[in-house]
Amino acid sequence: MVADVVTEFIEGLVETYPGLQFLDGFPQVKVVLRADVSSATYNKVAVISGGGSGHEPAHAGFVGEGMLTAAICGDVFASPPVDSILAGIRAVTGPMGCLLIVTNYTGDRLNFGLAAEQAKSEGYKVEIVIVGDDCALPPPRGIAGRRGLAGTILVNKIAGAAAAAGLSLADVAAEAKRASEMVGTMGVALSVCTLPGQVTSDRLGPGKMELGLGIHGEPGAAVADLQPVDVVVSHVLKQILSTETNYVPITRGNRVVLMINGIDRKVPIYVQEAYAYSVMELNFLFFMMRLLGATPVMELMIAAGKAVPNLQLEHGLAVERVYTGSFMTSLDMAGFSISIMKADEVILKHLDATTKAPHWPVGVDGNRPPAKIPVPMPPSHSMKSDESLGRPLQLSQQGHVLEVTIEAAAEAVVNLRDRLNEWDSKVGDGDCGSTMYRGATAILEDKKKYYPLNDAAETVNEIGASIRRVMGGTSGILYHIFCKAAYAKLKASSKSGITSKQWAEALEASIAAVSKYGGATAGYRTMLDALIPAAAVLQERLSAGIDPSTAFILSSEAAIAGAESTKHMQAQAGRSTYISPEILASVPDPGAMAAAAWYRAAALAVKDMYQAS
Ligand SMILES: Nc1ncnc2c1ncn2[C@@H]1O[C@H](COP(=O)(O)OP(=O)(O)OP(=O)(O)O)[C@@H](O)[C@H]1O
Repeated sequence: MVADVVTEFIEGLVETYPGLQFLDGFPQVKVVLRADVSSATYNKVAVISGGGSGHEPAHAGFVGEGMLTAAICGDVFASPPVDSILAGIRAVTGPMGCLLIVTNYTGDRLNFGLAAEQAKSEGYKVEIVIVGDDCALPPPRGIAGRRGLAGTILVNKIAGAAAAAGLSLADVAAEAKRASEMVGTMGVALSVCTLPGQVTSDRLGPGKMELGLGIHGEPGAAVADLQPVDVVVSHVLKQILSTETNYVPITRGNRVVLMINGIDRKVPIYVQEAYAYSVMELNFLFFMMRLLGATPVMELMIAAGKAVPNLQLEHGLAVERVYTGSFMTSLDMAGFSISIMKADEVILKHLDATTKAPHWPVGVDGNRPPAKIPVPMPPSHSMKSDESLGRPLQLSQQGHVLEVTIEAAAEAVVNLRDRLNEWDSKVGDGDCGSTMYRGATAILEDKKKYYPLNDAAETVNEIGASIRRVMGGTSGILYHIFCKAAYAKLKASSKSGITSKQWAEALEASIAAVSKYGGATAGYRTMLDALIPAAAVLQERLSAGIDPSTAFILSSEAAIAGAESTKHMQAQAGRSTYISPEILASVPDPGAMAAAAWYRAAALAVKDMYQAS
């Protein structure tokens, strides 16, 4: 039921966090409070905030020791009624009094204001601080004033920490008021939010974003074409710090804290529109629209990563803390807001103070270095000295054959990238070609500098190293295992030259290792269905005394046939196991096709070389 969403949210919240409780009087009175606080015994200033629901985790998720003592929840986007606010005040306010922190909306101001007057007449000490941090609209704002946005959460934290430190009501209120005057916020939206049970507005068309939005679905200050994320972030920061509006008293050389607030809890996927833009540029569309598996946290972190250097370099500010996450949301509206607060030691101390409020971020406290310098990669113990690695000046005949073979095999994989991806998009996650391509291009590159081609065992080991470095994915680790096993086998052979029998044994050792670690064997619809028949034919033909390059060719034909036969196999390994038999029958296993392709190309290259000589 639409009417029950807030009640049900609160029920889930208090079930999740043992430190939270709700007031009896539910469902009319929707007050979340600290389970350990009672007005009869509470000896600190109570800090209460609240407002309409639909902005979760604000405000109920910020109730906890060190932050809010209680949160008063209205219905979705509707200010809570006076009686609920009063009930909350009476439940948690002891002799030290209470501070009400109110986001600046007419309804909230009136309801909280009236509740405060009533509470005072009942003998409670009450102060109110109104937060209006919106920087999107130019002054004057008439009697409505500036909207209260995510900056309120920072004010809540500062007031909560001041109260927890035992300050008087006047001092807690003064700190909260000062903080509210130091913070500015502006939001950007890509979609309009939907009220539960209502139809989504189509105000914002595709390819558009809204600048300077509110958090209740009201139109923003301007609609603009989508822009790359750094352009959007830069625009928003300029607007907040504008010397024309002069909304925040922040000037060059100041210290600030930054909040990147995710406005959305769930985001629509506009993949078709998204493809009209350049994905490679990591444009705004890409990061807001969940393409390529981006997640809300990923998007917000991307915005944070752009905002910090911009504040440092463009605005000359020292960024002391960065809070990135979902703090004050707006149902399903897609977007984010940026808040900047001028910071000093007192504000930082309060922001850093510990709290049990479940949605206040952990791990943000403490001084940040002005710039992050990456930790150097620790050297691997098995790393060889540079002299033992490297392309020899002169290639032996076998070194030359090896080079040409590696080149042919890698190029076959490069050429097959798109088809592999196409097959994998039907039976896997669509990246088999890209994964294999990464490995193949790294091999082609590394071969020029690092492969000691006259030493076949070490070269195979280096191929494994190239793969390990870049490939990833299931096939990456399996090919790394494949190379390691071949290396171990070949290393036991003579350095000067490897016989075809030794190559065949190395192939068998590799297959055994892949099978051992991956758990698959013949008929599982994997790369092994190309490699196992290939190895069998190679052994058989060599034992029959046939010329090695012909044996290799015949074996590669078995690889191709094996790979193609995977079309008729049920998958027993990898992602394909989740795919229906009808879809599986429409394409071969991409990993098997990739294995057959490089193997076949290698065989043809060897044959050409021996025919030519
Ligand atoms: N257990 C296994 N043993 C051998 N080969 C396997 C096994 N599981 C999967 N494969 C092969 O790996 C190929 C898929 O490789 P790919 O790198 O695309 O893996 P993935 O499942 O997409 O994994 P990731 O999500 O890690 O990228 C399959 O087509 C199959 O040939």
